[in-house]
Amino acid sequence: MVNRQPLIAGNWKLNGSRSSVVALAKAVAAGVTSPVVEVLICPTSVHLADVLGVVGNSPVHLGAQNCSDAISGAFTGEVSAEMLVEFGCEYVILGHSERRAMFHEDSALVAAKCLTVQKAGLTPILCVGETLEQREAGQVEEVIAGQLDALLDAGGVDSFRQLVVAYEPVWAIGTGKTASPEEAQAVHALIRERISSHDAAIGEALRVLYGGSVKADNAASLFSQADIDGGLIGGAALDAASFLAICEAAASTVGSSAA
Ligand SMILES: O=C[C@H](O)COP(=O)(O)O
Repeated sequence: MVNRQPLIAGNWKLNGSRSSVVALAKAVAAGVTSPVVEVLICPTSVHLADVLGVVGNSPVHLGAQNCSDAISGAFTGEVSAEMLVEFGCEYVILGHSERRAMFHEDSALVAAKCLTVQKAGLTPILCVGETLEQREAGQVEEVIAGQLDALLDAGGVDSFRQLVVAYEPVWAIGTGKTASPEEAQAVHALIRERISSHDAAIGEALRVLYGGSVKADNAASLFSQADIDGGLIGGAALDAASFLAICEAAASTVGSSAA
């Protein structure tokens, strides 16, 4: 059995000022003590340099929230993978439901972005998830499969080697409604099975995070599920104490998964 190191990723979304993100990054870096959990923070792109100055020599990893699928050229407003690497990023969140819904990113574009950032050495965090309407229509498996298959079609199963999947039910993001540990586990198992059906070793090693109203008080029950390998945290990542408590919850579940 592969030991998957838990990853707790804070998605700071469109929040903060230069001074507040530096303060938040300092508090997170000072509070990360356990080496068993990988901790990642993802500020806005304009805050990367300031945050890198804080976490550059700490165990905290740095990531971005989006990236262009283009390498360079006439793409006004875009940021490239190589630029993110220069600013210390190791990860980039791609295909978040907010980008799919508000910025019309489809699964083919998200897949292209994944392949582009991997070539630059970054690890994509590929977000997938269904809306409430899709869940109520019994389409969860079909929706998730379609989102994964776009990358399987574009890059093959090898594109899941250097990649993290984040399952974020859209109805649970920022709403206070969390999928129950059993509901989340069922979808995580589907995700792993889909990749494992192409390559068992890649599927077994793939880290699958849960996102959607994760808080300090529900984190341990989610992370103790067999196929939940950490979390993509939104609102609670903006408060250092809450985020660190979620990291501690992940550390407490290492070695005690329901597998
Ligand atoms: O990327 C993070 C997710 O959208 C979850 O956000 P949330 O924890 O505020 O629900």
